[in-house]
Amino acid sequence: MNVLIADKLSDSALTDLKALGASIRFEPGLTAKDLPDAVSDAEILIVRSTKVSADTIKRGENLSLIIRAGAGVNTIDLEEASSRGIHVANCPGKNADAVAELAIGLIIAADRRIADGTMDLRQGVWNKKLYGSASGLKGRTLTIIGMGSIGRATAEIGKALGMRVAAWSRSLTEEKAKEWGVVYCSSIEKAASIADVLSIHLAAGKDTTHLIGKKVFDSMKNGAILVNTSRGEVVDTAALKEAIKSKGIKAGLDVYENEPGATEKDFKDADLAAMITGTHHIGASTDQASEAIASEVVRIVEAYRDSGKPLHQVNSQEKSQAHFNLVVRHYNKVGVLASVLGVLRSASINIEEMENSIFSGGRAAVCTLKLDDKPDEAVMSKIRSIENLIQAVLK
Ligand SMILES: NC(=O)C1=CN([C@@H]2O[C@H](COP(=O)(O)OP(=O)(O)OC[C@H]3O[C@@H](n4cnc5c(N)ncnc54)[C@H](O)[C@@H]3O)[C@@H](O)[C@H]2O)C=CC1
Ligand SMILES: O=C(O)CCC(=O)C(=O)O
Repeated sequence: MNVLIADKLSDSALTDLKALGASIRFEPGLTAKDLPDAVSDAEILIVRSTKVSADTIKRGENLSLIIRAGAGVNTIDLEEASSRGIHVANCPGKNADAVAELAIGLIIAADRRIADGTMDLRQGVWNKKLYGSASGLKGRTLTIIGMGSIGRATAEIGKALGMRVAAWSRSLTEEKAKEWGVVYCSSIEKAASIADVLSIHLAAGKDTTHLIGKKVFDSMKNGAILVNTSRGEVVDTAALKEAIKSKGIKAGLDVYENEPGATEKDFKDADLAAMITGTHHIGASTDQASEAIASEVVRIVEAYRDSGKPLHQVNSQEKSQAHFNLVVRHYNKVGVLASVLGVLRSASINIEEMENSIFSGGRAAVCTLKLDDKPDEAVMSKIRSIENLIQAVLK
């Protein structure tokens, strides 16, 4: 198992991956631009925020699994991966507490203007009058948009601070809201209109791009707080700037539209920086989250080694468990599997179990066959030469 790790990952994960028999290339300095040239030998690619483009996936001749050592998979070209039968997996919920902690930190920092006050102190300026007014959180309404792992974790801390918590989420029902102890909101605008603090926790995608825009800001109370720790693209930055100017919205942001990559140094939107309390996409960057993510990455690789299928696959048509042995990635065409079975039959190898699963888009599939005997190199090479076959690996 050749594994390329193209972002920071804890030492313990490197040790554990080696113990699983993986041969590791650890190159945390690689950028999205470097990846296409770096990926050719890798069977498994592990990334954090580094973008995995269609070009990287096309150039990864041996690639069969991409692991997002985190939650959001908008940085990976899922369509290209799916069309080539490459698994993409993530680590759901493993950094949720860390991000929720930062969301609450940004809320308090925006309310108390902690960053501005610190900057003044550093300049030798004392201004109790300017910084001595804040709304406070107890009894105020915290509205969560997106009750996934992070949204729910943020809601719990909000409750512990004595806040009234409300929520909008696409599949939230009144019953579920009751069970979670939050006020049910039937639309984002309604949710925004009752919020003293609006905290955004949506996955990025074409349906959520700029979902938090002018209409939402128009619905918010003057002087309310907007916190975004999800993805920059979910919030319309131009509309946010306008709302900051026109109605005194206070913003705490960890993520930005077109934000720099992890190894870049320039933040270009100085206008925005001057208006907000901001952090550098560090929601998941705590030791606790890094350790939880790292051990989940190891678990994913181990499951993949043992069964040919990773945990938490995000690009499968349907989620299912599978077993090891001969793993065949193929285009979804008539006759490919029949030819594989034919080769196995002529080698007198019996198939005890077989599972074929199709990738989203319907162009590629992966078939795992449990065999009663090991195919030798001649048999494997016959299988690999079958038309419309992408890859055949013996596990
Ligand atoms: N600032 C940071 O360092 C971090 C940021 N994140 C971001 O936070 C996001 C949320 O993370 P989790 O809560 O762990 O993920 P999750 O998968 O548990 O929750 C995602 C939420 O987005 C909603 N959603 C997804 N697609 C939607 C659509 N088309 N329309 C409306 N709602 C939609 C889901 O219903 C769910 O409420 C991630 O996708 C990621 O982009 C995640 C971890 C760290
Ligand atoms: O790994 C990181 O630092 C970013 C985490 C993140 O944004 C995610 O998990 O979606």
